[in-house]
Amino acid sequence: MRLLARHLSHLRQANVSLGQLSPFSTMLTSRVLYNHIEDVERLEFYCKGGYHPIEIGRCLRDRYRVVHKLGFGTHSTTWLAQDIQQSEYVAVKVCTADSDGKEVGILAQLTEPTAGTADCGKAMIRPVLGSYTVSGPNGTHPCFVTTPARCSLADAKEASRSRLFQLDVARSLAAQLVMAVAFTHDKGYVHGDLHLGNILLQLTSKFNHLSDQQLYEEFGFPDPEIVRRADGKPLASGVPSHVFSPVWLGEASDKISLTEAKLVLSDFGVAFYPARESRFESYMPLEMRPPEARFEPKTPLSFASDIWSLGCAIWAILAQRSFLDSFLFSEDDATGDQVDALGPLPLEWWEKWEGRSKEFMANGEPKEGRFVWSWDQRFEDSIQQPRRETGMGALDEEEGDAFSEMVRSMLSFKTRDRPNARQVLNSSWMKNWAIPAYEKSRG
Ligand SMILES: Nc1ncnc2c1ncn2[C@@H]1O[C@H](COP(=O)(O)OP(=O)(O)OP(=O)(O)O)[C@@H](O)[C@H]1O
Repeated sequence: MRLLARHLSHLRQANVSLGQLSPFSTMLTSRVLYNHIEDVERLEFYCKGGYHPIEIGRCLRDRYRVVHKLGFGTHSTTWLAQDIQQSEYVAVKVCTADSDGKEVGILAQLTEPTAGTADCGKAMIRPVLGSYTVSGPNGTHPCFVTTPARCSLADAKEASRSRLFQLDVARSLAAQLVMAVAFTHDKGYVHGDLHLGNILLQLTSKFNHLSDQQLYEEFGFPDPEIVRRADGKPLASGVPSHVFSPVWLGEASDKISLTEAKLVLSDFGVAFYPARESRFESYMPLEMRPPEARFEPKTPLSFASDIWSLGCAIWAILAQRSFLDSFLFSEDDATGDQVDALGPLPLEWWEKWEGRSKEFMANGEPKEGRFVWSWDQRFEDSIQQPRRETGMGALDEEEGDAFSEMVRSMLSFKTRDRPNARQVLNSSWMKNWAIPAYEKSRG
C-alpha cells in the first residue's frame, strides 16, 4: 500500500512536470519503449541531455560511495551515499545533462554564512556540502551534495491511513514553511515550486551511526530491477542495466511527533530572482498554480505567486485533501474550482475566460443544480471532519476563523491583495497557534 501510495504521489508530481518538462530543457526523451517498472524514474529520460546512469556501490568523485537511491524528479536522480572523508551519509543530486545547474548557486547564496545568520528560515534550507560535474554517455551533469532528508510531506501523507498530521505537528510545519519562504523572499528569490513533494522532513543525527549493513537491515536492501527494451534489443550505452525504487526512510504523517517535525525546503531547481530575470510560466501542479499565470501571461511572476502556492501548501498540511480538487483535468476545471471556493474572478479575468459558460451563468454564479464546493464546506470536508473522525484534533472556532482569514488572504485572486510572507508570519493564526507549536517543538 505504501509503495502504491508513493507511486501515485510520484506520478502526480511527475505528471505536472512532464507536460512542462523544464524551463530550460533541451532534452528530447528517447523514443525507445521499455518494459514498465513501478516506482522508478522515467526510463526514456536516459538519453542525451537526460539522466546519468548510476550504480549502487559505485564511488562518485572517489569520495561518495552510493548506498541507496533516495528519489527522482524530472530533472534529477538523488542518491544516498557515504561520504568516506567525513564518515557521514549525504544526499547526492545528479541532475539531467540539460539542467542549467543554477540550483547549486542559489542554494549557496541562500545558505552562505552571512546570509541572514539569525533567521530561523535559513535553518530550513540545506547548505551545499560539495558540487561538481560528471560526464557520461548522456552528457555533462551538474551534481551537488547536501544532507539526506527523511521523506517529503507528500510521501508521509500518502503513507498514512488518515493522510493527516497531528494538529500541533501541522501547525509547527506550517510555521516553519512560512519562515523558510519569508527568508527566501528576503534574499530576493521566488521558489517557484512550493508543494508538499518539495517540503522534506529532516533525518535525525542518529542515522549517521548506522553502518551500511544496519541501514539495509532497518530500511531494506536495494532491489535491482532489470531494464529491458520492449523490442528486446540491447540497451544503449546511456541506459543503466538496473534501476532501483527509492528507499523509504520516512514515517506515516499521523505517527510523526512534534520533535521529529523539522522541515527542509528543497528543490530550488526552478527558483528565480525577479529583480534580474522575468519568469512568465509557472511549473506548479495545476491545483496549486497561481491564477495570474493563466490570466496575466505577459506579467512576470513574482513573490506573490509563491504566496498563492504557499496558501495551498499550508491548507494541504492541515487538511486531508488539497484545497482544490486534486483530480483537475484542465485549466478550466482549476479556474471553476477556484471560483466555487473563493467567489467571483476579477472582471477582466472573467471576460477573458473563454470556458466560463461551461459551469457558470455569470461571474461567481454557478449553473443551476450544479454542486458548488464552497470555502466553508471545503474547510469542513477536508480539515475539520477528517480531523475529528480520526482523533487528530480539529481547530476550535477561534482558530478556524484565524486560519481561514490567513489562507483566504493568501488566495486573493489579485496579486496586490495578497500579504507578503512576513505579513503572513504576523497573522493571528501564525502568532497564536502555528509559531507557538513550533516553539514548543524546540523545547
Ligand atoms: N536531500 C534529500 N534527501 C532525501 N531525499 C531527497 C533529497 N533530495 C531529493 N530527494 C528525493 O528526490 C525527489 C526528487 O528531488 P527534487 O524534487 O529535488 O528533484 P527534481 O528533479 O528537481 O524534481 P522536479 O520533478 O520537481 O524537477 C524528492 O521528491 C525526494 O523524494
